[in-house]
Amino acid sequence: MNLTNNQNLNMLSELDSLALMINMSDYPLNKKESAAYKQAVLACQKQLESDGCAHLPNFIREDKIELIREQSENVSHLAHYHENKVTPYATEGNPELGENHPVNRYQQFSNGFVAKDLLPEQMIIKQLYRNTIFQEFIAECLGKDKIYEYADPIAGLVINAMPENTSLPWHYDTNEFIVSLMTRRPEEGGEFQYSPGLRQPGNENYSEVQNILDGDLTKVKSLTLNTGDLQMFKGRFSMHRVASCKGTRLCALFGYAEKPGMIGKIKRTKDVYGRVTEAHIKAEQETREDGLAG
Ligand SMILES: O=C(O)CCC(=O)C(=O)O
Ligand SMILES: [Fe+2]
Repeated sequence: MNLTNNQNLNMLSELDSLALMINMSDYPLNKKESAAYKQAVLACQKQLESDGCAHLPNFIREDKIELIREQSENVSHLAHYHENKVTPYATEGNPELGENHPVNRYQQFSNGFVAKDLLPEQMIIKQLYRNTIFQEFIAECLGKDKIYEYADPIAGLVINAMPENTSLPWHYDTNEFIVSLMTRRPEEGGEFQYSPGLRQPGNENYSEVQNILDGDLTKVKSLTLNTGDLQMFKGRFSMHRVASCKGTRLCALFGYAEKPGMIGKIKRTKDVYGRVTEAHIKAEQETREDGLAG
C-alpha cells in the first residue's frame, strides 16, 4: 500500500480504529472487495427490501460489549426527558376527523435522549458514527451513493434512554432511515415492534394504522436486539414503537442525511433536547432569508 499521502494514513487509522470496535470476522468492512463483504451487504439489502429492517447481530466485538454498555450507562443521567402526548405523525390533530382517527390518537411519550454534544469523543458509538468506512457500508446497504453526518451540534447521534416505566409509543420517523446500536439490553422487554411498509407515498393506510393502535398486533413484527447488535431501519414507512421494559434500555441512534449541512429545526430541537444552540438559530435565520416557509 502506498502510504505517502495523508489520505492513505487517515484511511489506515480509520481501519485500525474500526478493527478495534467491530466484529470483522462476520462483517469484514476491512475487505470491501471480498465475497464475504459483498454477501454481508446483500443480506442487509434483502432484509431492507422485504422488511424495511435489517438486523446485524454481534456487530460489536465481543470484548467491547461491556465497554459500550458501561460508556452508555455513564452518560445516561444526562438524558433530557419530556413528558408529552403525541400522535403517530407528531402533528397537531384534526378536529374534523373523529377522535379515534389515527391523526387524533395522542399517546404518552416519556423516554429521554442524551444529545451528541454530551457524548465524550472517545466513546465507541461516537467513533463508529464518524468512521467513514462504516458510513460507506451503511450507504451501500441502503443503496445510497453517500451519507453525511448531521451538522447539528446536538442531534444526529443520540442515546435513546428508557428507564423502566417509560414509553416510546407508535410513530413514524421524519428520517427515511435510522441506524441503531443497542448499548444496554434491558433485563426484560424493550422489544422493537414494527409494521413493515404500513404506509407508502400517497397512501397513509389509516385503517390498518388504526387496527394497530387498537391493539391488533397481527401485522406487527418484533425484534429483540442484544447489546452490541446493529439495526438499520426505514422508519418513514413502517410504524414502530419500543415495548416497555424492565431495567433500563439504552440504544444509540445514528442519524445520517443525504446532503451535508443538516441542522434540526428550533421547535423540535427544543422539545426533544430542551435547548438549542447558536447553530440552530443561525440555520433557521438563513432558511427564512431565502423566503421559503418552514
Ligand atoms: O430505540 C429504538 O430502538 C428506536 C427509537 C425510535 O424509534 C426513535 O427514536 O424514533
Ligand atoms: Fe422511530
